[in-house]
Amino acid sequence: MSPDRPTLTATPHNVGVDAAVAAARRVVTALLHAGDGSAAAMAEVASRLTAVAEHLEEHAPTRDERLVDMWAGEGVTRHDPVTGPENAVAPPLPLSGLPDGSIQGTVTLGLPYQGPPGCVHGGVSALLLDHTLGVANHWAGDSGMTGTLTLRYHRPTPLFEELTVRARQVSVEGRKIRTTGEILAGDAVCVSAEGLFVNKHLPRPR
Ligand SMILES: CCCCCCCCCCCC(=O)SCCNC(=O)CCNC(=O)[C@H](O)C(C)(C)COP(=O)(O)OP(=O)(O)OC[C@H]1O[C@@H](n2cnc3c(N)ncnc32)[C@H](O)[C@@H]1OP(=O)(O)O
Repeated sequence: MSPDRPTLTATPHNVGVDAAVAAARRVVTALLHAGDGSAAAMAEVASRLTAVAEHLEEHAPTRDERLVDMWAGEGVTRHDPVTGPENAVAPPLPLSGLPDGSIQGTVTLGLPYQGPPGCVHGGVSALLLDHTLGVANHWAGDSGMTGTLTLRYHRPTPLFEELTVRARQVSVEGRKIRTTGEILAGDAVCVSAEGLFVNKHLPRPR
């Protein structure tokens, strides 16, 4: 990739905070329906996890310092809730820019993202597409904030199967940016999105 093209997704490291976040994602998944159906000693688990949370909170920088840090270095790509290797809420979905100007990534979603039985929650699909359309704008060079995001849910989006999430910028007219994208399972489009973004950028915290 050309060195002047933007980084779309921070590279996860298997050490330090990234490794801890990967473990946290496993914990979130393992906790789902782990109560009555598990032989684990949940009181003991709760006590150990509370100790971990207290240790982290005790040693964390202030919220304001963290907000500033999130916009330095690799920027929000380490922290965003879709691709961020430091964000345990992110599935994560790594995104790559393609020579044709589009971007795409693959992800397999598990139990924490369930909506209908065995299927991805529609709001989770909206999150993935809002972000991916936004990053497609960044890749194309003109970006902004989501004004309107229109989704069509064509068929249920399966859990536990590799999904492709892709997007491309369609047009830029003044401050208005039109962008489209899809989530596919195999060749089948499960969700399609049309976004109207408005070129506006909030100031970074400093
Ligand atoms: C590597 C990774 C990097 C980083 C990549 C990160 C990717 C992250 C992607 C996540 C994206 C998000 O979730 S962003 C977060 C969600 N979005 C928001 O919170 C936005 C909240 N809304 C706003 O701040 C505002 O309403 C705006 C910015 C949308 C528009 O306000 P404005 O700036 O005052 O614009 P305004 O002058 O009124 O309008 C300009 C033109 O846009 C049209 N317009 C205005 N609002 C809308 C609208 N909602 N839907 C349609 N069209 C609209 C107007 O009719 C007008 O058209 P005309 O008269 O000129 O024809």
